[in-house]
Amino acid sequence: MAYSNNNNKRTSRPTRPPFKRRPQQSNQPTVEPTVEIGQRFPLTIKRLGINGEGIGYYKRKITFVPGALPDEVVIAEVTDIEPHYLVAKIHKVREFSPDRVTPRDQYAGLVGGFDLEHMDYQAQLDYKVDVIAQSLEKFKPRGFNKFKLLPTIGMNNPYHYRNKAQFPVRMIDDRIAVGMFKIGTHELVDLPDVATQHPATMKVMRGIRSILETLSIPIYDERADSGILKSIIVRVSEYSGEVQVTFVTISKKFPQLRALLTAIHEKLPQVTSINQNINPEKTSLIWGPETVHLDGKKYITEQINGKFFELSPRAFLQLNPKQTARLYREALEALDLTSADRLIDAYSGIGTLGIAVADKVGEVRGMDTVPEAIADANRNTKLNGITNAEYFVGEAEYLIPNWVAAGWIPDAIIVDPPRTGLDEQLRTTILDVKPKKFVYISCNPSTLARDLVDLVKIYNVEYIQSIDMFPQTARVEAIVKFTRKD
Ligand SMILES: C[S@@+](CC[C@H](N)C(=O)[O-])C[C@H]1O[C@@H](n2cnc3c(N)ncnc32)[C@H](O)[C@@H]1O
Repeated sequence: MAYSNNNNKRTSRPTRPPFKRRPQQSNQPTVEPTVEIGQRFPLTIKRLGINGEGIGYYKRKITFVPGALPDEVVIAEVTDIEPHYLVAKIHKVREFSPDRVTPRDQYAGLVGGFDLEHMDYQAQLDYKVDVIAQSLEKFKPRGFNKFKLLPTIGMNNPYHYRNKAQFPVRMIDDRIAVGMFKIGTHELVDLPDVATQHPATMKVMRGIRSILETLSIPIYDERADSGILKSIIVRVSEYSGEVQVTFVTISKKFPQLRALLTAIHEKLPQVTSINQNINPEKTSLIWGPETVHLDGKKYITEQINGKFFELSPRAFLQLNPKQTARLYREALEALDLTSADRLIDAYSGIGTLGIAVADKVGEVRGMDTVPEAIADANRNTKLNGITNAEYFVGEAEYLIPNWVAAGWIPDAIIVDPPRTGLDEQLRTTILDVKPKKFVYISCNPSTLARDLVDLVKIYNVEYIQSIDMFPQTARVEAIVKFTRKD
């Protein structure tokens, strides 16, 4: 494969044309192209898909080419043939995009999480706006043309932002490897450095790997389903510099634990909290159900926009602290709260959004399905001297209708759901309650577009503000500000 033009900086990039509607599909029956695995053909890349892969058409059949950029001409080699699409890899780039840059990570393209590291950063930011536009176009909610899609808020330095590294551990030959799996395989790539990780996470991860080399803790073997240590999770607080480490093991048994803890104390003093999570299942999920505190503090403390948050090992926290502060500021500005407002912080995690504004509103209620997150949220309200906020364990779609039925009517709702978006029951409740102030933080433009079809029945979308929480990846995050129609 040869597709680097060794351009660290693009020279000139033509002004990106605004998002264009794609031509309507014709109803004419199409003749299926005959194609074989390994077949090569030249392909012009038209645009990027939602996973950051290049998209071209081979004899009118949509063809996904990871790593290819719009306007490039590549020699594509077919790797997968599906009824409605083809997947191909780049054999060679014939014509390079001016947006192509050399990725900082040599293994970008080999492991997941670096979908766009080969693309100029401004072009990444433009792409993220295009993805939202494409998703909304597909669902065509009424009023689509009426709202503004604002340029993506990017980072000055779009590297070293990830505050958490969550890496499996395996033996490769006789050496311990800590890193990520090659895309579509169970083959681990040992990662000495990752340009998107906060340097402290990689320093501690590599330090622990070196310590493990001196001990004889059995490393998990996936094929035999044997060994003890499966994964290591390292999280750093941007504010305090404290590092929290969690070892994921197959059972509670942890041979040489004392020696491991002593070595961490000596060699990695920045590690202030050490924990064990037990995951006996043979699964791709990293976390198991039980977490045990092993040593040091139970929590590390993070600060966001002047408020403090104690984080237990499993607590969800956004991965990009600098952009999180910006995301919250933008979202709360869009809500435009007053001191009389009752606010719902739905899908709250550890209560970061609600706690940030509790002193500006009358009352805050929030909820999350993870009990540890809610325990953290309620502890964090006390930590910040807040007395008008309370967090509950449960589903948004169940708790909010219950609160409303009991007479607790919100003036403002902020929702920050996972990729699945809003449950239908919650959309119905929002349509019934019609809160005057409503903001939606979305990490998935497809489910956002689906939810908008319902929500625009009573709301106008004033604007959609895209914000880059994951530079170098295709992941998109956006804040939607609604205003009620009546
Ligand atoms: C994108 S995170 C947002 C967390 C938080 N707002 C923040 O900024 O850190 C989504 C959260 O929704 C929670 N969640 C998932 N399904 C839920 C549901 N049905 N009801 C309430 N919370 C849910 C998850 O546990 C997760 O903490």
